[in-house]
Amino acid sequence: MPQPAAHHTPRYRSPYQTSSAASRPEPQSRMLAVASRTRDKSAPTILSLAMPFLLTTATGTATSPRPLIPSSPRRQNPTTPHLRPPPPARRLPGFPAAEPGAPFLPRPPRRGMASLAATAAAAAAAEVTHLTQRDAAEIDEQLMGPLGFSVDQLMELAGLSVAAAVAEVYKLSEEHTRVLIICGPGNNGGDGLVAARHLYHFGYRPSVCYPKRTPKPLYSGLVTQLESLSIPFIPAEDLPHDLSREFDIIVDAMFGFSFHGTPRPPFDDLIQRLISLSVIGNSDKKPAIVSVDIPSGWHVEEGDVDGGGIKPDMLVSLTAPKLCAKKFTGPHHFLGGRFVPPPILNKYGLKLPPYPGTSMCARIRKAPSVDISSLRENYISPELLESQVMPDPFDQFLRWFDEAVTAGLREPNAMALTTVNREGKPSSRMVLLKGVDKQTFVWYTNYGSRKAHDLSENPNAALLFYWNEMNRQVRVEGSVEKVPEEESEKYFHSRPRGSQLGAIVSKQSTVIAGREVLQQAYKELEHKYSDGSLIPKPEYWGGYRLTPTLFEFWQGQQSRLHDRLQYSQREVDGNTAWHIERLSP
Ligand SMILES: NC(=O)C1=CN([C@@H]2O[C@H](COP(=O)(O)OP(=O)(O)OC[C@H]3O[C@@H](n4cnc5c(N)ncnc54)[C@H](OP(=O)(O)O)[C@@H]3O)[C@@H](O)[C@H]2O)[C@H](O)CC1
Ligand SMILES: [K+]
Repeated sequence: MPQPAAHHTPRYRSPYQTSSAASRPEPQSRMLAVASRTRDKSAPTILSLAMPFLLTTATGTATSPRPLIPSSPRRQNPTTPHLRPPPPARRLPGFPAAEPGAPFLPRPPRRGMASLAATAAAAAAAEVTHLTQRDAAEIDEQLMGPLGFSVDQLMELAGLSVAAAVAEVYKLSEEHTRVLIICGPGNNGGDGLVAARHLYHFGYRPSVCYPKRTPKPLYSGLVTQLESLSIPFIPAEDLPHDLSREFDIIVDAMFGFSFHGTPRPPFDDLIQRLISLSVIGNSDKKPAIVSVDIPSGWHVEEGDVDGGGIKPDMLVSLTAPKLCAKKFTGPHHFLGGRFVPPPILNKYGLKLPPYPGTSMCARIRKAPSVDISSLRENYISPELLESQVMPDPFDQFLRWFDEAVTAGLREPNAMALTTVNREGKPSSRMVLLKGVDKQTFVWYTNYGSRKAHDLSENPNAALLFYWNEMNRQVRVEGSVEKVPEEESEKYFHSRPRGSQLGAIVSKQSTVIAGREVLQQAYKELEHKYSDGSLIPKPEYWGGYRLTPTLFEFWQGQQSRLHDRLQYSQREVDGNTAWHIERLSP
């Protein structure tokens, strides 16, 4: 394989290149899936998140630090507009005034709180409001009457929520690509048409079955939009005999809250086909069934009355769950339709889970526990080719980092730092990268912490960035030294005052009697510096910088054929140069 041209950097002699440093173990970190173990399948290992694990080993030689000119750290603005509390709602005729303490206004969670929001949603599940059929219809009328919405707008947002929830649970992969959307004659069907369009743009391959078309411009427009994307429309009678073979996901958008009686043709048959799909043992691989607002055929308030109805894997309730949703026992219950204004929340006393961040959907019930050994993503990513990467690994890192920021990843600067002590015992923890320039990676910490102890005994360390949403991982290995005192001083005073006080309060990694110890000390300091005077940086707090000798850029690919490009240092004509090699996945 032709090797890319080596990139030359000036030679630098390390003060750590001593024989003792050279013999110290050097940590390496990489993400591994936890190996499947022999265990009782009926009692699976429980984990509520797809959790990456770090495996650290100790090997190796010494490394060479370079002088640091850190760039200004990328700071997250803690006061982004969506964090502000919503302004008080204007009072509209026929609606009560917004009460200051109105329960469960869907306030946006603070930044960095997405996972907490999920937990809050779970806690709130028991208290979520369920609407009667009449209230659901009435709310719809009010939204489209005095509250100024059009049906097109609400349908667009509803359909987007459905597509977002589908993409969140059934992440785009080889196993989850082909979606059949079955649309009914009313607005529930319209939500399905909108969801089909968004799913197409998310990268899925939707097909639509829309047997009773509504001759209104809104619907014919949605159909035209789908036709322009060459999304196939399949007549009900032409649907493949075995839906399991042809589709990974089926979206049931047949009936919503206006359903009554028993289903009439052709929907009776279509519902029956979905019911037979749910029968256990019917097929090795069954498509996931996602119901929009109501599982079609269920009584809007009583649910699956005789127990013979469809059993969706996922329900996306719109505006608020309807009473029938209390009977939904599938693993994924979401709320969508992020458009409900305070007048409606107050008038109906709606208790709803908050939407995390900018998401269009919120989980209502806790995510199901996961069998760790079954966690397996089949990654679909652009290829990472030698001819496309930057010759300098710092440039390549900054390029990926910018892409992670642009993609809206939460804390892309979070990295696992692995250190190894004198005895060769490794330890890992997450820290936040605070600066990166052409030569070093910088972070700040307590010089009394375990990592600091390890580093005082052994300067070799490994950093690991894992950007799950982008199927990317970056490993960096090298040697660590403290940043100059004045740099730590400068950074310390750039932090929020609360963080400065926190740094003084915490004697990191020491055993304490309880949380109150910290709170008490914090309170006292808060009082002491309440006049706004300068908070002195404690001498046991400061920065470290790692000078890399090795980078590895990992891009997940289909069938485990991942891309791994390693940059290591070589001597070329008396200069140190970065050498790029492809590693087998
Ligand atoms: N505010 C919101 O929450 C929004 C929700 N949206 C979605 O809209 C639906 C409700 O839409 P609606 O048009 O009122 O009703 P449906 O989609 O449920 O269906 C009505 C049509 O279905 C026919 N129908 C009713 N029962 C049967 C049956 N047993 N067999 C066959 N057909 C049936 C009905 O015909 P009728 O002749 O009986 O009147 C209608 O043609 C809601 O659930 C959400 O999904 C909006 O998109 C956004 C705002
Ligand atoms: K439905």
